[in-house]
Amino acid sequence: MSTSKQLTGAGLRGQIAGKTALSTVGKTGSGLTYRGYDVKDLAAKCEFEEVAHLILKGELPTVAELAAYKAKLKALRSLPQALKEVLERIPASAHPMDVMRTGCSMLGNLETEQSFAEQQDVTDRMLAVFPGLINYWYNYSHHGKRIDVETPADSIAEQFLWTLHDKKPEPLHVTVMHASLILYAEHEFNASTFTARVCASTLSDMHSCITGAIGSLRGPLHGGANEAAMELIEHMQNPEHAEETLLGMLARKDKIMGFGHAIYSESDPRNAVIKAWSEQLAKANGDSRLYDVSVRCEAVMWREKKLFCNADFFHASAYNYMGIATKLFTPIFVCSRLTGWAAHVMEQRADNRIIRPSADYVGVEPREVQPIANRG
Ligand SMILES: CC(=O)SCCNC(=O)CCNC(=O)[C@H](O)C(C)(C)COP(=O)(O)OP(=O)(O)OC[C@H]1O[C@@H](n2cnc3c(N)ncnc32)[C@H](O)[C@@H]1OP(=O)(O)O
Ligand SMILES: O=C([O-])CC(=O)C(=O)O
Repeated sequence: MSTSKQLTGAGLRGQIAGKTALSTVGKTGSGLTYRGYDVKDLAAKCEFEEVAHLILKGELPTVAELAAYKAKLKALRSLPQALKEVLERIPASAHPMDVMRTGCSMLGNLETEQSFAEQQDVTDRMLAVFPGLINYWYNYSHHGKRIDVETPADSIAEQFLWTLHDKKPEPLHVTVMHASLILYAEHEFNASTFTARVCASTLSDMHSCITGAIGSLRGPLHGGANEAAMELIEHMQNPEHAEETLLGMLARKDKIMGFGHAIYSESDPRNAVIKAWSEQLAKANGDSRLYDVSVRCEAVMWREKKLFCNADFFHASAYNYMGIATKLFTPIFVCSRLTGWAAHVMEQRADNRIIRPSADYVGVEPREVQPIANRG
């Protein structure tokens, strides 16, 4: 693989840990493809369900296949009563990614994958259920409201916004949400996907693989960066304040969330797409503060550190403009990346050997156990 970034050192960087036919990341320093299609092309021309079909089933759907797939997903939205009861017991103070993790695991208890022949169906069920699952908990714990998750929404993008606000969302917001879900859907051997593949390599069930992946995505060095970026920019009053804040943080050697990438060297191709949507949402809202401060952050980080925005940075302002609470940003990532995770689990299962690397031992030399009275 030819990238201009030095892929060596700790964190298994640059090690080939397996094969995939699902995506390429940073092959030319900045590109991203899903099964051969450029992510920018997909985000401009497709709905999320078309891309989910591509990733999970191998090809973009025909008109008839898309209609059938969307109808299937729509029919799978209901939440089992026992799952609702569990969600109602999780406090408002919980981290929504912990809610996703518990919700996914509980679903696995109620609707356990009995054999790998069920892998597409259990994945489709999770795709259909996850937006309603997190928003059922959110509305119940924060507003004391039991929402109806079986909405007339036409897509997963619309379902997320509909169940969040408990009403039909604006068409522009649904369009942006489709693009966002497409951008986040798949990314080769990133930390959460690798977690899912390690779990799959033990021949575990799909819900366990996805539950583990959710735990890995939660961290601020991975999916949690979009929330951390929002917490940063929300305090910036204008571009000058943004510049001053960032220069102070860089002087203190703070990490700036939403910048940099383990694989890309020049730019993250998803940034231009979500940045353009953020600008459009700012105009539609008649309030460009968050967009303007984000643009200044981008310029300062490039000028000072040659660090570029990753997919997460402009997602922060875009989601905020759509009225989405910051704590729900990373769960949206889950609703999308589930496609990539599940496809990787299927790929691992199809050509499996248990993943078990070795370690360099750096501990003490061999020694004898002393009787307890002689120690200390
Ligand atoms: C969807 C996603 O998961 S995208 C990633 C989301 N995560 C973030 O936005 C968190 C902020 N970014 C980071 O922490 C890192 O850039 C990561 C985790 C994404 C990649 O980590 P690495 O591969 O180790 O980064 P890389 O090798 O390019 O780092 C080079 C140097 O730049 C610094 N650097 C990298 N990113 C940042 C940043 N966002 N802010 C400040 N400094 C940074 C590193 O500390 C490192 O400095 P050092 O050599 O003095 O230790
Ligand atoms: O690939 C990575 O390291 C992080 C990731 O998942 C992404 O950028 O979408």
